[in-house]
Amino acid sequence: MKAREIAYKVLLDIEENNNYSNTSINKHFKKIEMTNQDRGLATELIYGVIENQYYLDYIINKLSKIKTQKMSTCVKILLRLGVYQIAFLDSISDYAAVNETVNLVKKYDKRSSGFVNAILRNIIRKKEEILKVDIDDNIMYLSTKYSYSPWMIKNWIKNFGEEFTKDLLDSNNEKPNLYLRVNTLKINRGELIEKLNNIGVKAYKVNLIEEAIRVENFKNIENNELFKEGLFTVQDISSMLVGKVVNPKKNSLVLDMCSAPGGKTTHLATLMNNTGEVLARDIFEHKLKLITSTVNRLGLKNVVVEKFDSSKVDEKSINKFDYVLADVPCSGLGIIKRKPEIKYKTKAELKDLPLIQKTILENASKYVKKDGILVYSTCTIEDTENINIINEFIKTNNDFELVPIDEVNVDLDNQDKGYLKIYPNIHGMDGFFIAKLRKVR
Ligand SMILES: C[S@@+](CC[C@H](N)C(=O)[O-])C[C@H]1O[C@@H](n2cnc3c(N)ncnc32)[C@H](O)[C@@H]1O
Repeated sequence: MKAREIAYKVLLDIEENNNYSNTSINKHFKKIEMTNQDRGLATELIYGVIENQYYLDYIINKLSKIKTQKMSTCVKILLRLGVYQIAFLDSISDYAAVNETVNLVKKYDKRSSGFVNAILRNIIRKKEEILKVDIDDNIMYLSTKYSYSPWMIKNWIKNFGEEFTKDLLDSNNEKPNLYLRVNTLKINRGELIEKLNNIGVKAYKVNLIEEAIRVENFKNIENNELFKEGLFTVQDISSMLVGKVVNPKKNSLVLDMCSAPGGKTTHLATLMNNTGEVLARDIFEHKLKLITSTVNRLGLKNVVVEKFDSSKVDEKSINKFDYVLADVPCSGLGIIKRKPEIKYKTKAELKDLPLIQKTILENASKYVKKDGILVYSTCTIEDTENINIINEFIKTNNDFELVPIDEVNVDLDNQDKGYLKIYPNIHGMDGFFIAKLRKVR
């Protein structure tokens, strides 16, 4: 199967089953034999279409009497794929984009091929004019041009100003970097870089984090021998910062309240050099398997995995742990580059999150020993899920204090105050919030 057809199948799965792009890509790519070139193009098409969905629909609706909301899913997705190639991919000729799309329509919905052909040909006839966004209202203009729910743009302009918002939108459109965390139990960073170079993967040290490597052109990672040997795991540097901020001493007792798929759990367990114990909890049974599989692959012996709803109080865990991590469920507005579908979330979908976050943080605080450390983190840039939660927590819990973060140098404005606010456009990594508290009495 060729790249465009695979992209179509994945996009159909995402649209019909509400799956996340990365989950659906993994599921489909595992099943199908394909060349690295097809894999690359299919990935580009899938992410490109999701990232630009509002814009692509706006262009299609300029020309089509039947609006995208009324089209069959099949035709809508194939049109989006065709328009995306015409508007964004210089490496593909317009005619190839039209012909390949029409061939797929003939296969999946034969009677619509004339309709799709006419729309795509109309676009290429007056390309420059048709691909422009002609909307006067600034919010709607940005929402269409960059493809975001209008409320998000409005909210960011209110919180950060227009210049910052445009900068953030541009930054979210860039391709995300790919980072590996070295499994220091098995190999050191220099040796792993050499092994990666030997198999043709470009690999570079990341100054900020001693166990981090940035890689380029690394495809089909899960089938790679170095991966199977457990020499590394894939993790963004913002996420690695959380482990660094927790910074557990050897032989400690650590609780990770929301731990699947286990990126931070396995980092914490590695930082303790296979001593002590990390109790890794998550509410979803099926996600626990992901943690166990990474724990085994990395050769960790100090992780216990347990299904538990962290919004409930566990009497047995009170005052028991040296370190507690609450990496709470959040809106994900800091990782849009990796999960572009987050751009289309409604305000209503996200409104209950601060309450869940507060509850999990309150519970987390109960499990920390005196002088123990509590770390709260999210992958969002919204103050309502971040610093506001921490400020409210401190007001009502005078046994906790924010402690200066000196394990990393990344947000010099805030880290002395005990938290990190990381923005993709400022720090060049996933947007995160990390706060570090100590139980002082
Ligand atoms: C941000 S993710 C955690 C990422 C993870 N710490 C890592 O580094 O790989 C949040 C996790 O919280 C879990 N979750 C949501 N509600 C929960 C609850 N009430 N109790 C425990 N886990 C929960 C989700 O299943 C999800 O895996």
